[in-house]
Amino acid sequence: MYAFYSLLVYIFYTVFKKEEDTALDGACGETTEEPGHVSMETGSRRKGSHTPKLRKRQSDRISDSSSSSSDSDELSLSDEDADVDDSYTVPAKTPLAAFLSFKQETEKKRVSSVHTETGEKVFESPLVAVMSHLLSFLEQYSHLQQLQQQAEQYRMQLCRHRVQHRRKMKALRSSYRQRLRDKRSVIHSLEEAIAQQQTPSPDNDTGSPGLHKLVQSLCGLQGERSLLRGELRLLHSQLEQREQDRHSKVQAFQQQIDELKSCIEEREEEISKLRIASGATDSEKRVLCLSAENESLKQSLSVTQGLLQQLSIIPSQSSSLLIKENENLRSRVLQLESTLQQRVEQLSHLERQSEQDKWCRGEELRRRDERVKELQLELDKERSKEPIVKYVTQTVEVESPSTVRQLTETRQKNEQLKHRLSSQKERCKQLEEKIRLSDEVSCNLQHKIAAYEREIGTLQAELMKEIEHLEEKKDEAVKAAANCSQEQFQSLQDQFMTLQQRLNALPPTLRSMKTDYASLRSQVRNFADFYGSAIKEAKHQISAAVNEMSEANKDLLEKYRKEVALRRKYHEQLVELKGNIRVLCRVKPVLKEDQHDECQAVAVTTDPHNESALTVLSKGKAKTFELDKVFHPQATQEEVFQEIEPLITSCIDGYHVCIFAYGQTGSGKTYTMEGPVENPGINQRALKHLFNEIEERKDMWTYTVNVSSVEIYNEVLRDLLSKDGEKLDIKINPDGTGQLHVPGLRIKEVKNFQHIKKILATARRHRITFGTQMNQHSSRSHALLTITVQGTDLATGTKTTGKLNLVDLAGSERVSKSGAEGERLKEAQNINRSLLALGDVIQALRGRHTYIPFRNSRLTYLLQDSLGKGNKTAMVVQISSLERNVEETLCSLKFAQRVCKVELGPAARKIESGGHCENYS
Ligand SMILES: Nc1ncnc2c1ncn2[C@@H]1O[C@H](COP(=O)(O)OP(=O)(O)OP(=O)(O)O)[C@@H](O)[C@H]1O
Repeated sequence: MYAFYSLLVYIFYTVFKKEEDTALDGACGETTEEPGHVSMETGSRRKGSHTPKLRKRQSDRISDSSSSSSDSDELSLSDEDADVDDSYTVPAKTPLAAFLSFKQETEKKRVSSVHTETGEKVFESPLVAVMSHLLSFLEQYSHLQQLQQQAEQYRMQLCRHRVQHRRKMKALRSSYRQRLRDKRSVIHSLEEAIAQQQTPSPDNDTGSPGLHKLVQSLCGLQGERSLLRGELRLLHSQLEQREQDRHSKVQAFQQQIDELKSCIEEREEEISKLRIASGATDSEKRVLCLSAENESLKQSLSVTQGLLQQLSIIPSQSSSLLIKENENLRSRVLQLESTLQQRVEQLSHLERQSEQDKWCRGEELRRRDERVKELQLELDKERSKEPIVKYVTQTVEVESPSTVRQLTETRQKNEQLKHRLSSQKERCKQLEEKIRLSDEVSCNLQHKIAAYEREIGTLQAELMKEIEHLEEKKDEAVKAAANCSQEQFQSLQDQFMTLQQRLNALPPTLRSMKTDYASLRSQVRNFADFYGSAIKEAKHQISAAVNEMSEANKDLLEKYRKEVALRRKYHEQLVELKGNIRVLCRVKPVLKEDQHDECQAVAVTTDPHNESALTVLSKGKAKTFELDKVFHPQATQEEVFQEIEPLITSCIDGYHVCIFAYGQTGSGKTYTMEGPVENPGINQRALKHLFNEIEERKDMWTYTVNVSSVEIYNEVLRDLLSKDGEKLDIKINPDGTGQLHVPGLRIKEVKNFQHIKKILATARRHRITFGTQMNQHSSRSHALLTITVQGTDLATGTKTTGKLNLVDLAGSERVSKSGAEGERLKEAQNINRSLLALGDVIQALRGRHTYIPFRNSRLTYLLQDSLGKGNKTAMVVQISSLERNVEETLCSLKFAQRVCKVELGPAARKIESGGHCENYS
């Protein structure tokens, strides 16, 4: 029996060991040994060899997991750990347990059969009790193993969760970092844009409120970002702290499990000792001991179970905590993401705003550009005035205030001199008047003397004849006396006496005549002396005055001359600045023939203090017109010419000049341009001035003056210097200069002023005029006198070509008013049409149109190269001051004002040097 139990115990140990190995291998891998296989090795040795191995494996796993947990960045889980099955299965009954239960059952049956056979009361055998104890112990042990496996699985799960959580955290962190980087780059670019916007520029001085807001929100965003970062760092540290706590707890549990295991091993050793040392008789005691120990083991097992349960709960709690934390973190991350999303939306909104701002600024900039362009244009205009301003400034700077003072003094002195000159002139005039009177007296006296002399001569002749006759008669009488009677002698004596008386009667007259003659002669002689002395005295006075002036005020005169020259220069520049188109207005005086008219009321008034304004009273309203110069009705031809003179000079310098008279029919255009023979107008005076200038420059320049004259009558061009009056045409010059040219037109070279007078007279003769209701000698055509002045600089050979067009336009008229019919009507219509074309050209020039309709009429076509840009133009608007012509006057003045606004730009000088023709401004 003992041998049987010993064998049983041995088998039990062997199988138990096998089971244990199988169970351990089942935890680590698959077992290859079959159940029931019995090894001959001793149980103690085997136990000692396998327990450290198990411990080592477990500690390795823990250390692996801890090492892996310590490495947060390089976190990874082995495949083996990752593939651990989560499902927990209750292990099947072990072969040892099956064997024991089988043996127990067999033993029970055997004992019951023995007792049934003997009839004794059935007692439970000790073997069965031991077996049942062993079975229960085995169950508990397997349960413990299951619990260990569970704990291991939980640990694995925990590791996996942790790894997954770290992976997620890592991914989140990297994505968050990426977003942060993106935002940072966006912020950086925005900051750059803001810095660019904030750079001091005249346009961005004030900055936009949108941009300011953008900057503020970006700052807020950056603050929030740093706050979020701080929070994230805090969370991270909390997580690490918890991880460390969990790790220390796991380690503590592991220690407890190890302690329990070592306890179990000790108990096993004791059981084996008991099994070996105790006999069958002590088995009961031993069983009791064992049961007591078993109880204690149970208690410890229950404690262990509790601990294990705790252990199983704690990981789950920690994992749930972690999950919660994870969720919290996730929600936090979501919150952060939503905040970021909001910020991104805000940013995009701000970006849109900034885009709008940019667009607005672009618009603003575009508007400013346009304004700058306009200003640039104005500036360009102003710059063209710069040289003069510079010159004036320089002059003023150089001459300084003292010079200005000197200048004012000079002016005053000049005024005094002028005054003295005028008084001298007055005196000269008086003297001249006296001389003229003396001349007249002497002339009369001479006439008288001559008459007396003639009378004396005839009387003397008569006397001589009478004396001769008497002498003859006397001789005859003497002869007769000698031959005739006394009576005859007496009668003859009587006759002689009467003759003697008559002869005696003659001397008083003769004597008075002689005395008269003598006194007259003496008077004449004396007058000549008086006259000579008076002239001498006057001359002496004048020369004394001139000497006095020249000696005392030589420098003043010099300055005066300089000032005059400067004024002329400024005047020229002023003319250029005014756009080289000047509008002058001449008011026709009310003539004697007009005074008989019923409607002789005057509607035009000039201002003596303002030379450029005049007022027209129409329908009870006064309208004031501002022009360059207004000549009052009493203005002389010379005064008008004085205004034109600088233009004539510039023609000699090589400019194209056009002077034309415009106005209502009968308003005085021909009077102003041609003028009567005794009081010539602009044409003659201009040519006289031209030749005077040429004469003055003859040492430095040679000039050739060519003249041509045409008229445009009913849109037909006629040569006024040709008797034939053949029709002419306007063509482009074939010389390639692009200039206009009239083939067949007579061009006469003029040598001196006398020559031109004849030419002008010829042209005047050939011009078509008719009497109309408005004008007795109305010019029915436009007359053009063209003077070309070609100059050559004797020193340099430079050539200039100036052109002067003097135009007397036909008068505009209201057909209804002028009562034109038939041929006159046609003329009037043609005149009005061509004047309209001139108006269109002026309008186009004023509006700076690219196309100027020069070709719309013969007049404008012919004037093309003198009316366009770079030329100098002066228009004399002739107006009538009478009330009945007020409408025509208003029309003419409105046209004049339009012309005033035309800008021809700076005039260009036509200079040819070295075979090249150039235009110089
Ligand atoms: N300023 C003036 N002083 C004196 N007489 C003048 C003046 N202006 C014009 N007249 C006289 O007025 C008359 C008409 O002048 P004129 O022929 O010059 O007019 P017009 O404008 O040329 O007319 P039309 O266009 O019909 O030819 C002439 O007899 C002229 O002598």
